[in-house]
Amino acid sequence: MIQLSPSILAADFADLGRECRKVLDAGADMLHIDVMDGHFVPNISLGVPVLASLHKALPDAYYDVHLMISQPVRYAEAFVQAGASCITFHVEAVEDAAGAIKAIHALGVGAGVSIKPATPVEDILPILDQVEMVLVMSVEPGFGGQKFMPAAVDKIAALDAYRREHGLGFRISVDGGVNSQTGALCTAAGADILVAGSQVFAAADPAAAVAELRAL
Ligand SMILES: O=C(CO)[C@H](O)[C@H](O)COP(=O)(O)O
Repeated sequence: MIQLSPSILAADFADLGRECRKVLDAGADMLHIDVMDGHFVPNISLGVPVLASLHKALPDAYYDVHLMISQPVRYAEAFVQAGASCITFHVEAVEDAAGAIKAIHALGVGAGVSIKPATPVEDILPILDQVEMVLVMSVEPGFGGQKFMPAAVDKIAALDAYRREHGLGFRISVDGGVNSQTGALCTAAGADILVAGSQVFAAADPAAAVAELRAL
């Protein structure tokens, strides 16, 4: 079953609660919360108070929190207290990825690891038996609305082959430039979760955009 995680980066932040409710009502499975610190990536987005407010307004939603920050372990607990359902960190941001996963699990939530376009899948093979999710970046993290990088499809296929070969259960998510064409390539390669920002929130009819992606 393909799941859809709309990225709130492309939402109207002045109307965030209503925008999120709309995509959830339209069938989105979760909300992708893009956290950027202006250090790990060259942009600043939102932080703990925004998630806490969203969680208060929409307590039953699943919050898929993507930390594009330099010190993910330091801030993971605050995001979990604010309502994060799972925490994804970047392998490029930590020295001890296994330690980061343990720290996230100790908070009682699922752990995901993300790789930038230049990071090979081989870099995360030793920790794939410890995570619930791998997030493949199909754009350089930092900004929404970029063009999908097709090399992500090969990474998804390699991860899918690896999990089958080793009997692992992590889910494969893909983030950046996902639309109905690029999303179809990703799901055919083995992706389970599509993260889409502009395609959903910038659409004239977000509900129709969710339905189109969910049907892939
Ligand atoms: O993590 C991100 C950027 O760093 C965003 O989630 C991603 O770019 C999604 O936006 P879009 O679908 O508009 O490309």
